[in-house]
Amino acid sequence: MATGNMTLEKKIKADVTMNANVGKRAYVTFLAGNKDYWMGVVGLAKGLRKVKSAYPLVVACLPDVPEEHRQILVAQGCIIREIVPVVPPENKTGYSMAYFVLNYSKLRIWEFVEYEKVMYLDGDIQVFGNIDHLFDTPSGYLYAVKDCFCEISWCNTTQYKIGYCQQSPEKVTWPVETLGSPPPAYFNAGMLLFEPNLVVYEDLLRVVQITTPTYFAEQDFLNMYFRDTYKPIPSTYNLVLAMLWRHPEHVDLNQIRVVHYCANGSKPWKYDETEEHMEREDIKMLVKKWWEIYEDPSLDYKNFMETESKLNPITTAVLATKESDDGDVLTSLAPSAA
Ligand SMILES: O=c1ccn([C@@H]2O[C@H](COP(=O)(O)OP(=O)(O)O)[C@@H](O)[C@H]2O)c(=O)[nH]1
Ligand SMILES: OC[C@H]1O[C@H](O[C@@H]2[C@@H](O)[C@H](O)[C@@H](O)[C@H](O)[C@@H]2O)[C@H](O)[C@@H](O)[C@H]1O
Ligand SMILES: [Mn+2]
Repeated sequence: MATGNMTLEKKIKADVTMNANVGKRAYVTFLAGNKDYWMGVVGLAKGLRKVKSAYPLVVACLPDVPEEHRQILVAQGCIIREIVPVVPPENKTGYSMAYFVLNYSKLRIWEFVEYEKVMYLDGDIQVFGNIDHLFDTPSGYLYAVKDCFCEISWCNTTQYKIGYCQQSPEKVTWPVETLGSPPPAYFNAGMLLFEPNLVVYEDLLRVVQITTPTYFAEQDFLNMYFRDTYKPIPSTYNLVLAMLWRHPEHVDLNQIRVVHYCANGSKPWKYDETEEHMEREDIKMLVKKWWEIYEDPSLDYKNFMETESKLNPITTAVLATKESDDGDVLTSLAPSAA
């Protein structure tokens, strides 16, 4: 699907690629820097294997990811795809976290047109239940889970100041008479399901350079850009941990398939029990579940493939497409007596 303002070469690439990628799907995550997020990616790779995901995990790596970390990820069956950073205009007001500027580089994933559809997952996410079926949702939309506005990280926003959150709009009604219509549905950018597309990609890069950066960096930008094609999906597919204490009435751990360790202190590889809410039994259980997968040698790529290859290839193929029964994986997440 090429458009008038693309060079002939790009038109050919777009048309050829779009035809060659029919049906190709992948999970994609993002890795930057030399800190310990690579551990999150290893955990994610092993978690996806544990739930028999049928699609590969591609890691969009910035150039500053050390070779040692890349080798560890390749050994875990990941596909490394180096990307160039996306540098937004200068942010004069600052980000919620200074490092969020790195996250604009997620925009490069729209160039991954070797895949017809991708599911982006932050490196601090774990998949505890098979979610391959999400790839069968209708094309043409961006699917993501609604975020929560109740944490202190939102303190600079109108929503936070009046106590409004889209997760429970009945608790504090948006004052239409003074503030106009309520904000449109706003997604957390830690989990995104979409179709890469070169035309959209080129436009994203163009628009990001003429958009003033705001508090939640690329998350704000993507919400603005996709406001007309965003389709909310349940927290089942991206449990933002703050939901556990901000909107517990909307969380049933038996239904949760994807956990997003984005609360301060909750990253399992640097879990800090002294941070607020981190002493909760459900948080401790979720961190423990993450480590059980991370430390399970049977889920290491080499061991897993040896075991799988001993199975009849047809069985392996069936297992690869098997969606976990609702009753199996999910109850294992519910804390026994939390
Ligand atoms: O030093 C860093 C910071 C972030 N990330 C990647 O950027 C994502 C978004 O950052 P983070 O998850 O910390 O944001 P949060 O969801 O906690 O707001 C991470 O999950 C990683 O995939 C990274 O690789 N290195
Ligand atoms: O760069 C902006 C980031 O914005 C989001 O994180 C936020 C969001 O979840 C808030 O609701 C929380 O309060 C906050 O702590 C947390 O950092 C995405 O998870 C991350 O991938 C990335 O897009
Ligand atoms: Mn995250």
